[in-house]
Amino acid sequence: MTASPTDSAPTRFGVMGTGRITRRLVADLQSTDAVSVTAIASRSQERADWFASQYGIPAAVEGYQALLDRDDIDAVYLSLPPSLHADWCVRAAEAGKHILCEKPLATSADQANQIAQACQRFGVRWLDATGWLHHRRTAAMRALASGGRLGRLGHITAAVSFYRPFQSGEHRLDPELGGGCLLDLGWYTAGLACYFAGRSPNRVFADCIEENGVPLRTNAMLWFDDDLTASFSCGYDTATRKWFEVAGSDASVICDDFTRPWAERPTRFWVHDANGEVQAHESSDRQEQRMIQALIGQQPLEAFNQLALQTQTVLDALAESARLRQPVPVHADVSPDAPSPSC
Ligand SMILES: NC(=O)C1=CN([C@@H]2O[C@H](COP(=O)(O)OP(=O)(O)OC[C@H]3O[C@@H](n4cnc5c(N)ncnc54)[C@H](OP(=O)(O)O)[C@@H]3O)[C@@H](O)[C@H]2O)C=CC1
Ligand SMILES: O=C1CO[C@H](CO)[C@@H](O)[C@@H]1O
Repeated sequence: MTASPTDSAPTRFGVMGTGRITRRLVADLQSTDAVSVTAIASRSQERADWFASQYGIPAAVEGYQALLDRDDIDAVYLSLPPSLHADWCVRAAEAGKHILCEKPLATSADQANQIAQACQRFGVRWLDATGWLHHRRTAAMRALASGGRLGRLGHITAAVSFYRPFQSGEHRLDPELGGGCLLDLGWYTAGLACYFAGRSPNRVFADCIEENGVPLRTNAMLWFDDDLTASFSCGYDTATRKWFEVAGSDASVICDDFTRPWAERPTRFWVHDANGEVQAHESSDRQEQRMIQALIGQQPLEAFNQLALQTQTVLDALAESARLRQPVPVHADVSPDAPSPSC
């Protein structure tokens, strides 16, 4: 196995894929303390060379396995289409590399569990690249929800959309590559509901409007025990939305940019109470750097890992519900006692 993340030596990352998000995350990796980006892999040597020259990465390799075979890589950042995540994460674990895998972690709960099991077997750390969970306002918002400020929690609602964020050969429109808004954006909204509920729903319903055989818009309903409910809408046919509300008997917490803060604005959220009083909170942070630090540090990642597995299970149930056009139970095999992410 390759070196463990330590406080003393920089963690050397290799990058798989040269797509849209790769550019941003490579910059985030390069601006995180104790991290270096050593190599980038593409299906094409020419593209790897181009990317390496643009981003000052020392090595460019053709093929993802060639990256995993290198001794100068401790960890990988994997930004491939969703249907390729499980296979390459398992191979990365077998090669002893720690893993930062883009969301959605996989395309099914079975695949997600295979990743978790391989990482456990080969003693590597892993995280899904769900940056918002690592922003410090996230923990602050949940502390309000779980600490009684909102009263008894009743309903969580969220909307995440981007208007046709498509390029040529777009994986989001290809069912074989794990396309569709349910996996891509439902990852955020279903994960948010589980995060604030602190548990899995018992039952879900989803309705999808499709294009090219993938969900273009999904509206969903989730039922938890104790009469807590959640609903969300996500899709590629409305303008950018990334908001949620957690509503309790006394007040609500509202955030209008939870997946990634709007650029060049204060990072905010609000508490609205029953008398129309509004408290605004501001807290800026660099969520991707904190996410990377969590992976390369020593802190337990179990809570993040459990939430990812739980989210994937809920997405399986939502997809089944959309297929059957009726509510379905959620077969959660994640321990209800699993800790919740708290950083
Ligand atoms: N965390 C976030 O904020 C965001 C996360 N994402 C996630 O990141 C992942 C990648 O998304 P994005 O960067 O938009 O995707 P892109 O389509 O832009 O890039 C995907 C890359 O994967 C590689 N690849 C390997 N096999 C295939 C294939 N069969 N078809 C297409 N590409 C392939 C390609 O790199 P090469 O040819 O060089 O090998 C390609 O550049 C997704 O899981 C997505 O959900 C996306 C946007 C934001
Ligand atoms: O996670 C994501 C956030 O923004 C994108 C829009 O560009 C999504 O489609 C994407 O996968």
